[in-house]
Amino acid sequence: MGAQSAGPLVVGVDSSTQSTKTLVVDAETGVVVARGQAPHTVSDGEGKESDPRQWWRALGEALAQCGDAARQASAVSVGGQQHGLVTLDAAGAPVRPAVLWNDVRPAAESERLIAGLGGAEACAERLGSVPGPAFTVAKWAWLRANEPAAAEATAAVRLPHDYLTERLTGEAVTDRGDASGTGWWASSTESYDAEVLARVGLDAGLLPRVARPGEAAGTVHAGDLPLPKGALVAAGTGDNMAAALGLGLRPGRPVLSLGTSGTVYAVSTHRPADPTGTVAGFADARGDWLPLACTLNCTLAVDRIAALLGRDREAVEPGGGAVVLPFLDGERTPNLPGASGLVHGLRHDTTAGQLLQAAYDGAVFALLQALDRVLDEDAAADAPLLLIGGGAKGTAWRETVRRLSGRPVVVPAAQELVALGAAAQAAGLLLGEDPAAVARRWGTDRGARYEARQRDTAAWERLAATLADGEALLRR
Ligand SMILES: Nc1ncnc2c1ncn2[C@@H]1O[C@H](COP(=O)(O)OP(=O)(O)O)[C@@H](O)[C@H]1O
Ligand SMILES: O=C(CO)[C@@H](O)[C@H](O)COP(=O)(O)O
Repeated sequence: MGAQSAGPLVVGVDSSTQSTKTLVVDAETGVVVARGQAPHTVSDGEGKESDPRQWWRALGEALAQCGDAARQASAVSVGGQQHGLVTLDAAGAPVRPAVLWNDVRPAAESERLIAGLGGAEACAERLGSVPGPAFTVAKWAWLRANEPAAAEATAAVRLPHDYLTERLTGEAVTDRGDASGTGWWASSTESYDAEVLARVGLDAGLLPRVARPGEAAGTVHAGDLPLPKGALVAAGTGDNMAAALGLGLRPGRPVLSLGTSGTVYAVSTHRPADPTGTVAGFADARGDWLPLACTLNCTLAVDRIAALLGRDREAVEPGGGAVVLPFLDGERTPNLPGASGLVHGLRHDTTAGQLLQAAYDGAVFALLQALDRVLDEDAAADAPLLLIGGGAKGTAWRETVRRLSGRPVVVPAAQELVALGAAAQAAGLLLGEDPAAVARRWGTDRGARYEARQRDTAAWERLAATLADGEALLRR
């Protein structure tokens, strides 16, 4: 904190599942002059819900930690966890807690919707994605079926980042990146899909307008945050799209993000349409695409298994033949919403450290299995993986990715890439520049490079066989 700045200041916000992070950044140089972070809570049990009001409170707390720097900002932008269903009443207050991306309760509604739209292939061609339980459309259908009074009382439907942008500006605005994770925005037409909306009984009038890339959402009108009134507010975007901006990502460069969710993605110039549903055909926050696969069980699942074993998260040991599929919350990639964790291959001589390593392997395997589908002709086969998210700070995570991918890995020195990407979007708006070009000027993708290691094909094959043989259990 407290670094000198030369240019105007911008604020980038990352409102993710576990916390809100804010960065105040020099728009010219990319120097981070102040940072803040405040936690959120997510409900325990079958569902995953958060009260949107705590995101607003956390935003205020994180900005307050930035001190005077935030009060001097000329522009702001919000990146947020994707897909969450925020339902507001006529006064703009939440009707109920938001249903989050990792809530698998809408599995049956998702299946019905996909069938009604002509099956997975037709969905992928039309929408860009097969709308699994993560997608907002499935969550809305679940709400209507299970809490009709709450659906009836809803006067506005928002995504997490739109909710915050609207409280900042008073404007109901989203962007194509986050909209592409709803399931009611079709990538084939780049607009809301009237048939999908009709199928789930959602009035398009309840949705925000979709800003064009580079367009402003408005200006700060809220008086209860330490931000200057009148500062420009960019449209914001989903957290993965924001991280892509934050890295100044060029087409074909693969990213692996280890956070509450695990994600693998790359910017593409081709509109994705994966009929298997493994790859979501998201739009990016500019004019391109962001094919992406996402797992529900990443850092939290492995940390939970480390805690069960009574070990530090770095206390892994090599060897042994145990396999852990750490699907504690059900899983999205592979699509096994009802799954729980599965352990196979335990022997008398299996150590706790080997079991922990097997949990890392299982989490990384699920992501890497999807990587080949994510990458298209824009991608070089030996391109290094950019490793980001909280887990990228961990040696065990990094070494597992190297061992199972056989690819070089680059860990950018810049850590909060979602918030940096939001800051780049704000700077782009302020300076009239492409936000990805801003991030490249800031040099955000520079970091330590780890050369390719020989791929551990034996571990990979054990994992693949356990996943195939365990299918009946995992589908239960
Ligand atoms: N030094 C570290 N080593 C390994 N993992 C870490 C480290 N610091 C944080 N993490 C992991 O990062 C996760 C949070 O990642 P983050 O990307 O900030 O989450 P989110 O996806 O909610 O934004 C935590 O669950 C924790 O397991
Ligand atoms: O659902 C997805 C991507 O489709 C997740 O990546 C969410 O966007 C949550 O992100 P984090 O809180 O893990 O950053």
